[in-house]
Amino acid sequence: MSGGFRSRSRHASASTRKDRRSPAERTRQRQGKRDVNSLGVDPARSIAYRVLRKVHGEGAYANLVLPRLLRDQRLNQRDAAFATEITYGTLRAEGTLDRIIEHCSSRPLERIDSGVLDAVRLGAYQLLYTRVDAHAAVDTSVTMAGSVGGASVRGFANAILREISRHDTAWWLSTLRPEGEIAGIAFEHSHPRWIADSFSRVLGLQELSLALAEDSQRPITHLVARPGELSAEELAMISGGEVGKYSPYAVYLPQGDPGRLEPVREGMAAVQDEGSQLIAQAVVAAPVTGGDQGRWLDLCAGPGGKAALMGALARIDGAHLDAVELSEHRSQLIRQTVRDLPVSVHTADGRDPGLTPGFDRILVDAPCSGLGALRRRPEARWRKQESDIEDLVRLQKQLVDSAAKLLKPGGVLGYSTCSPDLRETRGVVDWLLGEHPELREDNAQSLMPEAMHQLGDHLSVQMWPHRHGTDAMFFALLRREK
Ligand SMILES: C[S@@+](CC[C@H](N)C(=O)[O-])C[C@H]1O[C@@H](n2cnc3c(N)ncnc32)[C@H](O)[C@@H]1O
Repeated sequence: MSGGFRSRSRHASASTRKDRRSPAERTRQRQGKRDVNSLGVDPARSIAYRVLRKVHGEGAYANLVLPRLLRDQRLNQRDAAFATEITYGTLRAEGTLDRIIEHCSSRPLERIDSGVLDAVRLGAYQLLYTRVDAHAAVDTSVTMAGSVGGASVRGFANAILREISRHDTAWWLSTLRPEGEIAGIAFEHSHPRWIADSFSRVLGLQELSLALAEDSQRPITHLVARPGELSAEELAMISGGEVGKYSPYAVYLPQGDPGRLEPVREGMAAVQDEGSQLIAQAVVAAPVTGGDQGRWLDLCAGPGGKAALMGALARIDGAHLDAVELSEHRSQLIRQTVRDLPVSVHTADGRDPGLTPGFDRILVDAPCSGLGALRRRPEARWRKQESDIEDLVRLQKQLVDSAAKLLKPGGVLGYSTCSPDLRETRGVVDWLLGEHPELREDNAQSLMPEAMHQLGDHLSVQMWPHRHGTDAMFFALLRREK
């Protein structure tokens, strides 16, 4: 968690505090009085609170709601940054904040009105993870709690936040740290225990903290320069970004809105994680025994990121890509993305897509838990349920089984997930190898750039944000021998 906004004192004692608000803080509070939508507080906190309510009350995604509200309210850059920090930070830290709030509360969490709880969470986050003046953090949250829950909850919210403000973050983390190493690390980095367990099964304990900490960092934007249209060097020059470390098509864009870049608006470039680029490229680069006849398939293609890169490479190689997607809406998104490319989009179930077998190359980028991209959605780690994994694994097995039947002898099948969970990764690959004796596993690591190290202990590839700067993508390559 970030701890930005250094101009404010961090853990000022609640009882002895004078008005130590920074000038920006005073301005923010003055503005609050003028804001029609506010809850009696400044616009930045008011917006943060409204996003939290939408996330918890309506199942909204913070990264979609917040930018809209910031635009509507026309916050200046500094206030927008503050609103973003406290919104995303509060959502990420939710499990740990809730444990601390519950410890300080006279009633269990389930008996606290959810609107009041969100106001208290925002205050607790500011107290524990930012340098915002403690007085301002407490008062604004108490005001918000009061405006949603009535005057009677003001004292309740105030008591909890005053109690939290009596100790610093390290004290709370060590005092309430649960027993057991993994549970402790999960608490410290604010992840559900089951996700920490899942990561530790792949990484071991040594790197677990690093991996979990990375989920709270905002990823820099990766762009892909579409092959045959634009080089990564040209895109870097136009965008002011930097050529990527691993993918020949990647550009890192540390800041700025990619949607405003001309190459992106014209479809010559797009936003795409570098790990996804490497996977699409590896499926195309893998040698096909007996020669490639140019029949390629992407069996789970929506919204079309990998299909667009494979399609651009297909155009160069004189090949053709069939892109299958279950959802009609997502099929439309693929069609928009692959406009001029040799790609046919089919809205169909990949388990039985009705296509003639004999494909040279197939990618199954399966629907998965998404545990490898938690840094992209602040609330995601608390929303996902371990119980979802069983159904996902069943679907993943059905999809790779279908792909195996569509593959020609000598052809290659790439299987990828945006999850490092072993049940969704090695579990599915090992199951497939058991079901299909005609398949063998190729060395997928040899298809990755030489500079890319620490890809895991198997023939397959496991990327990690803290190691490679990509999402935690998994990729395995299978070949049909006969
Ligand atoms: C991980 S996403 C694929 C991302 C895509 N490859 C890209 O790079 O943009 C998985 C996709 O599979 C689709 N899907 C889910 N079940 C499917 C099925 N039975 N058949 C085909 N597609 C399916 C989902 O709608 C989703 O769009």
